[in-house]
Amino acid sequence: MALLTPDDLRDINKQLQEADSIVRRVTGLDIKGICKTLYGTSPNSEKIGIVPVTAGNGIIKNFSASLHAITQYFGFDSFVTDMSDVSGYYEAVRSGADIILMADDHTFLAHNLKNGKIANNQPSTGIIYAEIASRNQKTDSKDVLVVGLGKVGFPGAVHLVHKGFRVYGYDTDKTLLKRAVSSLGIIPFDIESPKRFSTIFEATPCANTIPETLLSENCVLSTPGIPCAISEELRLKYNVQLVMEPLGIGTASMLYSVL
Ligand SMILES: NC(=O)C1=CN([C@@H]2O[C@H](COP(=O)(O)OP(=O)(O)OC[C@H]3O[C@@H](n4cnc5c(N)ncnc54)[C@H](O)[C@@H]3O)[C@@H](O)[C@H]2O)C=CC1
Ligand SMILES: N[C@@H](CCCCNC(=O)[C@H]1CCC=N1)C(=O)O
Ligand SMILES: [Mg+2]
Repeated sequence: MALLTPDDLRDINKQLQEADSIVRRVTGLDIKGICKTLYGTSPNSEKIGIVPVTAGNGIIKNFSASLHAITQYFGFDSFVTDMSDVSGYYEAVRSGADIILMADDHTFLAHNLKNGKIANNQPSTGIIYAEIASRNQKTDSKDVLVVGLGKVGFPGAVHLVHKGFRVYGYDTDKTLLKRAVSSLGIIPFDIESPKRFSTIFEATPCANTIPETLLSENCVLSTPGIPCAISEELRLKYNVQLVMEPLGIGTASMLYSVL
């Protein structure tokens, strides 16, 4: 499980604002607008209880504080409990939380206590970054490259297939690539072949996973992956419209999916 570091979360408000303006430029909608069209839901003053969890590798410095900032950025009423774990959960419910946000090293969930809906950060993140990629206004091509078909990438690929895109998929793990080809009918992509894409969705924990041969001028790279899939040099050279943010976009997707 690739865990966030406190450094990934530095200046989370600035990172979120910058990502929001790129999402607006690429899709014509802001992150809230993407969530509304994706799930058909709107906030109705739900109260969010953020519960720190000490399991496994333990508390990640700034993780709860970042969720507090992110939930407020999207207009929710939210609080971080004083206690952690079970006591924190109890405190959140007793303090009137409608939605619980909490994460151990394997699962980051949003649970709406009022309607019973529950969301997992991995599929929620894949779906919203794929949706952003699918709304690339600068192209009318239906071709999209998906690199990384794991817990985040595979649900994103499913979403793109459902939206009628021609999905080219690649993963270094041949078993995962085969699973995606047989279950989704995506096109297995040879990363060495020089096909240029206007729209790329990447979800891997590795750097430099997108070779220069696949980039086109002004192409959209929508990626929750940490570290970034391309170098700063390549981003500038091709004016890549990079949609990348460490926690907030995926969290917004989780929240709107349980409203
Ligand atoms: N920004 C955000 O909001 C979030 C970011 N993440 C990040 O997204 C990334 C993916 O997370 P998961 O899907 O849970 O991981 P995962 O391990 O389930 O999937 C990653 C996939 O990438 C593949 N891969 C690794 N190197 C590759 C390469 N060079 N070329 C092609 N494929 C390659 C692996 O074989 C694997 O199938 C991680 O870096 C994680 O930290 C996860 C959740 C939210
Ligand atoms: N238990 C810790 C939080 C652990 C979160 C681990 N999960 C990740 O880092 C995922 C979430 C989005 C990207 N990676 C705490 O409560 O401080
Ligand atoms: Mg995110």
